[in-house]
Amino acid sequence: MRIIGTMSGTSLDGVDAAWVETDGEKVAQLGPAITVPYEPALRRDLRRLLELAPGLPPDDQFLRDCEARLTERHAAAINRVALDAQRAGLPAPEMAAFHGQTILHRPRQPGDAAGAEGRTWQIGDAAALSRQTGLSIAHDFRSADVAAGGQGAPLVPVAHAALAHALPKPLAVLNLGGVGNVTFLGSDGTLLAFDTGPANGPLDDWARRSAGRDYDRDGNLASAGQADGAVLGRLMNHPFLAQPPPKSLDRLDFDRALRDAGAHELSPKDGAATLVAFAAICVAAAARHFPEPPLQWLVAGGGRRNSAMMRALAATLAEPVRPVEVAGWNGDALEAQCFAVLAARTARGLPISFPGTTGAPQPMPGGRILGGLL
Ligand SMILES: Nc1ncnc2c1ncn2[C@@H]1O[C@H](COP(=O)(O)OP(=O)(O)OP(=O)(O)O)[C@@H](O)[C@H]1O
Ligand SMILES: CC(=O)N[C@H]1[C@@H]2OC[C@@H](O2)[C@@H](O)[C@@H]1O[C@H](C)C(=O)O
Repeated sequence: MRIIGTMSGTSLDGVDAAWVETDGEKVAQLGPAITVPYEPALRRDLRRLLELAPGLPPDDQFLRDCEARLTERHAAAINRVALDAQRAGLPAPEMAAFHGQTILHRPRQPGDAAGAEGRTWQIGDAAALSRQTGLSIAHDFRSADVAAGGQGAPLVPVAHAALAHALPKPLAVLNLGGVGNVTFLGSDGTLLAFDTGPANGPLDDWARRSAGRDYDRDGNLASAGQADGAVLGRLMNHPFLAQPPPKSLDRLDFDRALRDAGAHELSPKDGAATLVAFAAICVAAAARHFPEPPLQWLVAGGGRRNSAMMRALAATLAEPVRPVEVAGWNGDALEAQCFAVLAARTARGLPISFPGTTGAPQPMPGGRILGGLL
């Protein structure tokens, strides 16, 4: 199938879209990919939605308005990639994968009462996207897993496994978006994946609040500062780090812990250095849950462009840390490509989540397809 995958991640910075030819098990061809950045007003409104989400009814007007604008940006991205693919002589897409924008993620957690239900909420109007692109839309990838007691995230691991089939194992693929997530691919075929902890999300918030920047470009602020040992000492005791997988995070899950640890009282540069150091500590803590050490870490997502983050990872992890580009992958497009693979799996009824990834009770199909022949 030819599918344009999309991902609008927790950083709220824009939507990535990528053309992929895949049967959901193998990736036959990777085509053009782009990122359509969100304008500041949409970023701001989405950020506000994260805060409001727990109390919002699904028909809230502000939410519907954000959803319509978000969906339009996705249509623009998909239509642009379809055009780029056509110009490159590639066949027209048959479907688009629409992850939507997560505004709330609160799956079942240890300590929840028996029978308590988890919740995950991605906004996005699949019917409007189908009209605006003329494509079938695979969407709603997470809710079946959460309803079955899984974490609903991360979902990209099975696609990482498909892309990495020829790479030496054991291998760790680390995505540093707003939140960090890792996929461990074992030499015996083990697929283990979970969220590591906060990555760029709190750093973006800090850069904005303390220095008036959208994000810490190239890690300049963090590189000029010193990580605060006392704050890190308090953060390291956060129970999430030692908690065995499966586990996943909401974009805001660490905000309170960071404030309580005193991270917000530091100077702009020391605060940034501390948040970077903590993101790396979370990744090192994640590695303690692996059954064997990986040969290397391949890093995707915007965090790989933060040189302070890459240095902190190299200093904290025992194995080589490299951007995914060393394997010939595109670290900006990877999540969108993975969702294209997931959409193909949805179309074929193949599982997209597993006991080792989301903690689903068994391998589970997921996602729904709208407006198609499939
Ligand atoms: N040149 C750069 N220097 C430093 N950081 C950068 C750079 N470019 C991007 N980033 C960081 O990466 C973030 C975007 O990363 P990415 O697009 O991978 O996240 P996402 O897909 O929204 O999140 P998630 O993977 O959690 O869903 C930005 O918010 C910024 O913090
Ligand atoms: C609920 C949700 O949207 N989670 C995202 C988020 O962004 C990174 C991390 O947290 C990961 O668990 C997930 O995205 C990836 C792409 C996934 O589901 O595989």
